[in-house]
Amino acid sequence: MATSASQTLRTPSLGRNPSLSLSSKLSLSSPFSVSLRSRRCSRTARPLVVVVSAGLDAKPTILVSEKLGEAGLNLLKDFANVDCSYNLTPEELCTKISLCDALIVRSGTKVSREVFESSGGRLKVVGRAGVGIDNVDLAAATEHGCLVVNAPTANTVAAAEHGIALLAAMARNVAQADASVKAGKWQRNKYVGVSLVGKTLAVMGFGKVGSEVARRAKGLGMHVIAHDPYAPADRARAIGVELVSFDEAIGTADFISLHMPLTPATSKILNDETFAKMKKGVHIVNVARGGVIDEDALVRALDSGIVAQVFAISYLEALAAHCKAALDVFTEEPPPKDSKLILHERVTATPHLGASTVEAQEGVAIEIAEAVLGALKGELAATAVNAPMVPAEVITELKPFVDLAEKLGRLAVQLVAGGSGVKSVKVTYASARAPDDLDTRLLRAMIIKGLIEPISSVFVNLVNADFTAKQRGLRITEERILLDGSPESPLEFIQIQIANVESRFASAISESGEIKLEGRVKDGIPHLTEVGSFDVDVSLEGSIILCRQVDQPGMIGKVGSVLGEENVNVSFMSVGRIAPRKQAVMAIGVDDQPSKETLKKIGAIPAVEEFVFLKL
Ligand SMILES: NC(=O)c1ccc[n+]([C@@H]2O[C@H](COP(=O)([O-])OP(=O)(O)OC[C@H]3O[C@@H](n4cnc5c(N)ncnc54)[C@H](O)[C@@H]3O)[C@@H](O)[C@H]2O)c1
Ligand SMILES: O=C(O)[C@H](O)COP(=O)(O)O
Repeated sequence: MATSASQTLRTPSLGRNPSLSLSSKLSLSSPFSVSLRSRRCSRTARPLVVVVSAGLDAKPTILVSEKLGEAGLNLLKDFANVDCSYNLTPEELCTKISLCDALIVRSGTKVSREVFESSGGRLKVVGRAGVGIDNVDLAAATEHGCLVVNAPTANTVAAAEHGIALLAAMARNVAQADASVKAGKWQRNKYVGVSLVGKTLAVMGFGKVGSEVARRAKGLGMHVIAHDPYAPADRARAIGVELVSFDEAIGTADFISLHMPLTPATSKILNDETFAKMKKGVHIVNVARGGVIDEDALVRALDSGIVAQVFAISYLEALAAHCKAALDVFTEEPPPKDSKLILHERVTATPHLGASTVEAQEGVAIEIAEAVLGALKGELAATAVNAPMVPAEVITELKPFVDLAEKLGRLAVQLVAGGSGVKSVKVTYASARAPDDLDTRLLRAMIIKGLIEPISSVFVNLVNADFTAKQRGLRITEERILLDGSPESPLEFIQIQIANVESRFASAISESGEIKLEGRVKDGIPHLTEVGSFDVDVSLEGSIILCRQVDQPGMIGKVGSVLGEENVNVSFMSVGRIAPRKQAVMAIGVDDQPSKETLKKIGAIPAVEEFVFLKL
């Protein structure tokens, strides 16, 4: 803690600029509000998540690249220019995207790195009208500060129902028998099926769709087990499902239904090795993603052992020993026309229809429209895929601290002497809240934004803050100080320390050798309350002059009159000193940027030992 005492002086004669009300200030710099100002607003005015409109009459543009339900489209059209352009080639998408603020896709559009690069920074949100985001290059989105949101709930039931439809159709050869009848045949013996009742179904991936499939399969009298390394056992128990290991699931199941996302860990999770562990005659349903199965290995599994079985056992048993698959999804969509897998007689295939019910598509369209519009309005999306999901009440509570965090970051980096290179920043949060009751991700992102934006052309937001810091070799460590007392306010103060650097203002270096700033929120307004070892108190509303002098009468007046003569409006002044007549640091809040000449005059005042002008 600082050892100095401080005195704060509001300057009634010079006053605060009445045209800058608190609310207008907050709405400009708040990450959560719609900016109605120009897109080319100053750096401090850029919201953390996205910038919306280019003015009252300039709506954002949303490109919808695949068919979306009417209800969702209508919501979008109320707020934005909506360009529905389907079947774009990758090149056409890259060309169009530079004119769009948001893009809405289903699974048929590849949102590649090139798309983000081609957007020239304008694309702020990608909305995936559905669950799977494996067609969106998330790393590239994050690097470009583009938020990705999805619609994770509205098609769950549709996908589960399709899984059950495929399960039953495959067990009873519905598709093959239908084709045979239509071809004028009547093959009752060929299409003898297997029963579902009493059979074991392994649900692989016990999330939203998987658990709905499990519920329905139990209704059909199946014994359901599930494998999901991340699913809570009590949720499975509540449905009457036992969670088992991967090997037990695939080794004991008569039917296997896949419901995990496609990730590096699940890619080709069913392969030659795992097929070899399955029961003869296993039936596989895939309504998840084609890539979770090694499709060549599946063809081999479908073909394997069948002839020997036919001669060794009865005809009906041989039928039951046939491995079968019912697939809604494929590694390549649409699959090649000569695909051995599709053409296989024991494969039932549908063209990625899991989410395609009237009800699901209306629901998904509304869900994604609301998510994209919310994001465009600067709200934090509840279905964000590449940014922290922060509940609305937490955001409201943290708002002034978010502002404080960015401003402390901005001030701190400007105090670093050129060429020092900021590598290590320690942030300390002092709070009476229990650590798990204080979400600091927003604050950290804003500190990073404050630290990086003044010294680069990078646009930092909640999406890309951690990535940008890492990329620049900036290590942020966070520490909590647990205070006694009432946890009414989320935070008492935020402190930033930058180690191993020189400062343009030597007094900002603390006794332990780092640049140190501390800030608090007073009456909803961020204040700078400590610089180095000096206590100060200046509201962070305009810009700041920090000035070290030998404490003596008349200093405030001298500096104030230099600024007054140059028509620079002072909003706040505060002096922190070690002891009377010793060194003191004066913090002066100014509404306008002083000219070089004015700053020189301040530097020329006898007793002023050093000073620095810092922009907020
Ligand atoms: N065919 C379609 O039209 C259609 C429709 C909806 C969803 N889907 C796909 O279905 C899948 C599931 O969707 P959801 O809404 O249930 O998602 P979800 O996130 O609710 O569930 C996925 C589950 O998979 C689990 N999982 C992750 N890795 C796993 C692993 N290695 N082994 C086993 N489980 C693992 C997760 O823990 C999670 O519980 C997604 O791939 C989605 O894209 C397809
Ligand atoms: O992941 C999903 O939500 C489904 O695969 C649906 O995809 P679709 O929107 O392309 O039908």
